[in-house]
Amino acid sequence: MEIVITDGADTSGRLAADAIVALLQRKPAAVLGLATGSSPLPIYDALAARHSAGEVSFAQARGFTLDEYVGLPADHPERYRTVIDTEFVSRVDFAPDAVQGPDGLADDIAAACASYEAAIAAAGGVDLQILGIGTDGHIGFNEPGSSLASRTRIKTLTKQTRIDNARFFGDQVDAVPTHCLTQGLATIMSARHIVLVASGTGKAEAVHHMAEGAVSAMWPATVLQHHPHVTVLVDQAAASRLQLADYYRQTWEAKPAWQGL
Ligand SMILES: N[C@@H]1[C@@H](O)[C@H](O)[C@@H](COP(=O)(O)O)O[C@@H]1O
Repeated sequence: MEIVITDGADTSGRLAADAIVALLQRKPAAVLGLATGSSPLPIYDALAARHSAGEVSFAQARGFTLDEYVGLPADHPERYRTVIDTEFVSRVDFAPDAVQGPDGLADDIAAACASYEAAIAAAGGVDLQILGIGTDGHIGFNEPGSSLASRTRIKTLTKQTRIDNARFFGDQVDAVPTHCLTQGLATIMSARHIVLVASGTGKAEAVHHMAEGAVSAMWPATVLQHHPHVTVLVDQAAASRLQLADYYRQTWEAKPAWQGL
């Protein structure tokens, strides 16, 4: 796991965007794993800017989103499928239907989850997965207690996550759905490169556990310690609980720029 401590979320977003642009340059039909939440927004802003500048095209690329609320109507602005369209997909040149998400309105949830796994596999798997992290260490919506071997499935959201996400629902915790569909931890682990972004002191404890704690379902992001290519981009506040922060800084400063993430 490579930990990069940056001077802020915009720098983290730019570095992640650099890695995605480089990927698309060597593999124009790359498969991207897309995450919602506020943390990835600087990545999408940087990619949209680079697309506008003619530096990158998504015309042959594919995308798979991480998760979705169960039961939000198709026209609900907080439906993750709508959010990712608004924040990213509509700002670049993906082909129609090139981006898919789990179907939170499916009658047969188990079948929808199985077909989502099959679609990711049929696309050749995810080349680069963007991730945020919840304050309780969840990735996607894999809440504490999630199986480290889990695949896409329905999950019950914790009270903490519903409180954290109430800001997107007019600060009404009861308006936040109780269930979600999420790629499992094993699904996420199947991606070839994982880029996780976090900022703010609220994420510091989760970031510390993820990078330096014991692997445990209680901190689901710790499963990433088993992945061979994870890049973690954190601002100073999110890095404030890292025991080896000085080592990470020295390692990054000594790394030749040409190596990329
Ligand atoms: N399902 C999403 C996660 O994918 C995201 O990482 C997390 C943190 O969100 P934020 O980046 O807004 O702090 O929120 C939600 O729970």
